[in-house]
Amino acid sequence: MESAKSAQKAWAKTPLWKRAELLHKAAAILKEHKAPIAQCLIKEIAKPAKDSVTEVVRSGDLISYTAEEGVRILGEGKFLVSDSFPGNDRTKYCLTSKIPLGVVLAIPPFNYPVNLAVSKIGPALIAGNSLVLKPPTQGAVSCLHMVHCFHLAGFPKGLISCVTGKGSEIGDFLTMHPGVNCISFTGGDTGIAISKKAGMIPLQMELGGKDACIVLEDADLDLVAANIIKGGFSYSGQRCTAIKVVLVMESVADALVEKVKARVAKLRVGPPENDCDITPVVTESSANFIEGLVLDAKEKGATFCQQYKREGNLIWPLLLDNVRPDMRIAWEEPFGPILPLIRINSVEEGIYHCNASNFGLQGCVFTKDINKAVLISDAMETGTVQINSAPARGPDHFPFQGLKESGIGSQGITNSINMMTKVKTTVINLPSPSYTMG
Ligand SMILES: NC(=O)C1=CN([C@@H]2O[C@H](COP(=O)(O)OP(=O)(O)OC[C@H]3O[C@@H](n4cnc5c(N)ncnc54)[C@H](OP(=O)(O)O)[C@@H]3O)[C@@H](O)[C@H]2O)C=CC1
Ligand SMILES: O=C(O)[C@H](O)COP(=O)(O)O
Repeated sequence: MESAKSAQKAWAKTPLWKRAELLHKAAAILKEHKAPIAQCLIKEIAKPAKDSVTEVVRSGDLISYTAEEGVRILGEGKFLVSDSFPGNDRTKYCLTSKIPLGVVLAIPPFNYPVNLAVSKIGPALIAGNSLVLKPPTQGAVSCLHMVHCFHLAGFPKGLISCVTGKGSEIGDFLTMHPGVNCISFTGGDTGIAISKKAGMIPLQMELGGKDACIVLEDADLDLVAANIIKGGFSYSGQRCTAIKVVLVMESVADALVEKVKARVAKLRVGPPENDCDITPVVTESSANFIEGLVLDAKEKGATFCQQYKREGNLIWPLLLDNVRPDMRIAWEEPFGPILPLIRINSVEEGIYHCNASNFGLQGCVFTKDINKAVLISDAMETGTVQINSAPARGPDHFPFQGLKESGIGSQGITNSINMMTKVKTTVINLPSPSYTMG
């Protein structure tokens, strides 16, 4: 913490173009090392091989974009004059600029240890902050290698520290440390606890979700089925933006279920090294939790579209039809390859279910009627609604935010840079009013 504090003082005096230059360099080095870092992701978090490489490349692109965006938005300030406010002459010139906050504590989750770390590191650094990264325990090795790329790029010593250790053991020390000036956290309920313990500092919290997929009668069902597979099952459902409940109009439900079943049958289940679609979930406790949801749904009469199968942490993809609101899976986030489908008789019923959730991250609606889609999007209490596509955080410069228990603040490159700065103003007071050309 001390070295982060002193390194930040010097870093804030480093010209913006130089900060950007170093970030571009780090991005290039990270991309050069995409293969070994992807190997770490495969081994640590069982991310399929191709997705692991994509995560590293996407992270390099994110860093470069952050450098470019930072140069633009941090290079600009505001100039205000006083006579626009009643009762004032033009005697005050107000200059505003964005200044760093100090030490940013970044805590990413296991599922995107590299990408969700750089989405915090990049904005923090370009804005002149220093960084303490607490990587997820599963994903820590990938994070250490990623941070090493920043060190190879020549960032000053002490500016970026990576502090490994279990969150349950070292978390409170870090999040309650008086030297921390901002916390950017992505993860589960832990974020709610952190926001209660943290001091009076800006918080960026991206937490869980129960993203609903509303399907209307006129939807292109092949498109919906393809998006349900991508949205519900990629990385075995371990994405905050995964489709976590399908709300489909009864009249097209049978047809949709058949199409999804056909695609589920084609998913390859197995080790991440073989680039299988469905790989083992991250821990045994996670697999046990998922199984608990499945057994609850079975007991309460859900229709199993596939046989439930589990070997260790590997769970076969499962679509549960005829899910009802009394089942846990209707509300809880499995973070696994299990997808509930609820049949609805009206759009209002779908919106009601979506809004009754304590989460409000993203949602999606499928229809050919753009006017209806916009009305539904407005009615859904979520940070983002995707029309005719599955929820997604990317592209990484899009704003990304959750309502209710899904988070505080907004991510995305521009919003994160702004969030990691404070506005500073300097007011020039003139002895007498001065009007241009006056
Ligand atoms: N909205 C979003 O953008 C995203 C949300 N998520 C959500 O995250 C959850 C799954 O990710 P998971 O990694 O298991 O989430 P956790 O909340 O368990 O962990 C997230 C991070 O917090 C750390 N942590 C744990 N306890 C503490 C503590 N007391 N103080 C400080 N840090 C702590 C973890 O470290 P350690 O690993 O050592 O425990 C990890 O680095 C899901 O609910 C998912 O929806 C995930 C990705 C994106
Ligand atoms: O943690 C997650 O689930 C990610 O933020 C999802 O990112 P993506 O939607 O771009 O895959």
